Amino acid sequence: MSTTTTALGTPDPEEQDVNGSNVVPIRPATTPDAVPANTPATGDPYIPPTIVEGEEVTDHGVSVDPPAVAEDRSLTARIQGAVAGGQRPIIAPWLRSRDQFAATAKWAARNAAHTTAFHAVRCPVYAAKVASRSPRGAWRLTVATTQWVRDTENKALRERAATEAVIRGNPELYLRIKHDKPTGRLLAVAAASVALTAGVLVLLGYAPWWAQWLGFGTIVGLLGWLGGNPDRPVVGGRAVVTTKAQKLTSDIVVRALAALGVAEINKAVGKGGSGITFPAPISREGNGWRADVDLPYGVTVSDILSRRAALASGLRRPLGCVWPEPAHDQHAGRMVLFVSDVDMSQAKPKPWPLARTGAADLFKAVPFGTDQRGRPVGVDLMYSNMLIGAMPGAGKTFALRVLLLAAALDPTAELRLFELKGSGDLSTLEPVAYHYASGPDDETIEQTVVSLREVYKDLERRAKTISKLPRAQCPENKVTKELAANRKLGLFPLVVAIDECQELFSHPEFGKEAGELCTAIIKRGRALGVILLLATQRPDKTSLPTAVSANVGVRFCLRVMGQLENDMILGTSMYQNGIRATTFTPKDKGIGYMVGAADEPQIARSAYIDNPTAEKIVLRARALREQAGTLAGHAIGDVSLAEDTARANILDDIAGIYAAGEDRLWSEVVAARLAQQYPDTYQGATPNSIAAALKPYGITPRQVPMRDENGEERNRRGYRLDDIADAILATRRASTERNHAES
Ligand SMILES: Nc1ncnc2c1ncn2[C@@H]1O[C@H](COP(=O)(O)OP(=O)(O)OP(=O)(O)O)[C@@H](O)[C@H]1O
Repeated sequence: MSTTTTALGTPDPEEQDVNGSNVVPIRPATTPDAVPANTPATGDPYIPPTIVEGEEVTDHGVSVDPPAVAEDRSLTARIQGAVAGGQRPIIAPWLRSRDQFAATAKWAARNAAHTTAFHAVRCPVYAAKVASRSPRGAWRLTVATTQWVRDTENKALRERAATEAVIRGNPELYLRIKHDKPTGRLLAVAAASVALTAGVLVLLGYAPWWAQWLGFGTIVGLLGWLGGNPDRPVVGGRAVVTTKAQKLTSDIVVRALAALGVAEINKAVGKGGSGITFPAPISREGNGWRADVDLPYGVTVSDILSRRAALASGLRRPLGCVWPEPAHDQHAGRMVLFVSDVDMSQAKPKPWPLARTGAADLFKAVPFGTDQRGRPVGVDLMYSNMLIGAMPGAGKTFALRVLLLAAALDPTAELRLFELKGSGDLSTLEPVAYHYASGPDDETIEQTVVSLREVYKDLERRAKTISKLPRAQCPENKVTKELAANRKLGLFPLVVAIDECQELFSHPEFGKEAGELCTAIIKRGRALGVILLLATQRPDKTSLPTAVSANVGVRFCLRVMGQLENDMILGTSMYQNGIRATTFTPKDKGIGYMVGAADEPQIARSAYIDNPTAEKIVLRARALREQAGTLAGHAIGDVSLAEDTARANILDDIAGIYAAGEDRLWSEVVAARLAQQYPDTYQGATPNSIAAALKPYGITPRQVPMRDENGEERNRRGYRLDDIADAILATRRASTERNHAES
């Protein structure tokens, strides 16, 4: 394999040429002899790159290891070598991807536009410079014409010939030479002068003003050109020298790596070191530069990842532009360094592919966002679960909403959405949600637990359904697209999303149960078509059970403050391996590390979908569901989070437990009487569960004065019969209106 090697002789980077690319074109060296033997350059700060084929090189460019390739240079060995080393793509990657092609073309067009504008603005200066040189041009023209007319070039020759004619005694020749004057030239110049004067007069007398100016400009321009100085060109300044999109060169990369303070790199770039090699030329890719780097022996890409900020400093680029990553199919020391022109947080977000049209299929990866190179990032939600974590305001809810919008656009999927902050961040999805609750209160948390219990119970039913299916229909004992499509089987994708889940897991009453339910759902639900999406801003042990964080498949970590939170979300040792969401800054909204969606951790920026766009997407999703006949639950006005269908009639049930003459009851009495009267439905009911079930009807418990068993009047939370009756009437009215509207 051919390699390009660059080594620094001394640590003084200023002495290197950092503007020109130092990726030397790969040239073949058929035998080791073909390698030029550079002598050690003492005091020379930079040892020029040396190219060797299949050999190790020292900083002197001389092979020291046995020529491994020379031992077996058969075609097979070369092919094997090429396969192992990886072949450079025939067509550059940016030409194969539409997006990257567009980005590169855009960059080129922007560059051209910038250069044009740069020079256009300076046109008056250029014109003045040319005009100021025109007198000198006129003088030069006059001198040159006179010399040509007088044939001064040949004057000396003619005089010598005349002298020789006299010496030889040839008067005829002498006279011919003496009278042989280039009179034709004088006539030609006279004719040209007359024509020029006539042209100028015609121009001044008859031509429109613009032609006069054009003629004048042309004459001045030509004279200015003739009066020019090659050492001082008119167009002097370079249009594109800004550091903003500075060209990435091997020198710059090596200089930055050498400044990281990694001992092995220092050794490699120091005198006698093996240098840092570039297996492919640095190239333009999408909206930035890509450098493939072979780090020195013993240095891994993780070592560089953990020093991203220092690397950015060495490259003199903003942190959000510098993205080192491992080359997935290569050794641990092969790094792909992408240096984008624009900070990732400042780059114009790409539109979400499903924003305007299309449906989603949860059995395929759904579009989530883009990576640092602008390539699409998708997430496979089926057979997986996801944890999103970050500090407040980093973009968790937006990221969660992108996935939920995708799930909404799969009409077979059932959505159970709980947003425990109470800000209504997921309210745009209400029209397609089977269960929806929003709030920071106990009732919302209880509704979440009630829904999770239901999902947990459903796991058993799903498992039984799958186990009864013939092997041929379900060979891997898990839900498939075909099985999910058969509505009768009830194996449709079930998506449960809990935003700000720390409120749930740290709840004194329901936290423990919620943790157990979520752990079970994560472990067993995967194969059964149940997808749990959790988002939290407090990833610690009390707020996120370890069993939950340990079993989640896909993790997305936006900006966090410390190693603990980083590893709690992304997994143990991620921080140590250089996957550090702590390096994100407050302006890196929506940008995070994604682990588990692909083989290697990725940088991803979630698609930016604002509320009005989300509302339009939800309208489309609802229409898809109406067509498929899958609109159910909260989406069609069933606002109850009952554990079974009977509790949909909780208002009627409660109305039935008031004895004659009673107009109010305390909550615990209501719970006890319901459990007694309808044990199948209300077994284990508590004042909180009753409150949660009544909340969707707009009823909340309030202080009601009553006498206790000792006859003493007390104030406790409870319900007045009037409120229950009003709610029953309102529900019936709403139901009648809906029926009318539907018919
Ligand atoms: N992908 C994105 N691109 C650009 N801006 C984004 C992106 N995602 C989020 N933001 C911005 O970040 C802000 C905060 O996002 P979001 O509400 O999702 O944060 P959060 O982490 O859920 O905050 P909290 O924990 O307080 O709820 C949004 O108002 C939005 O303007």
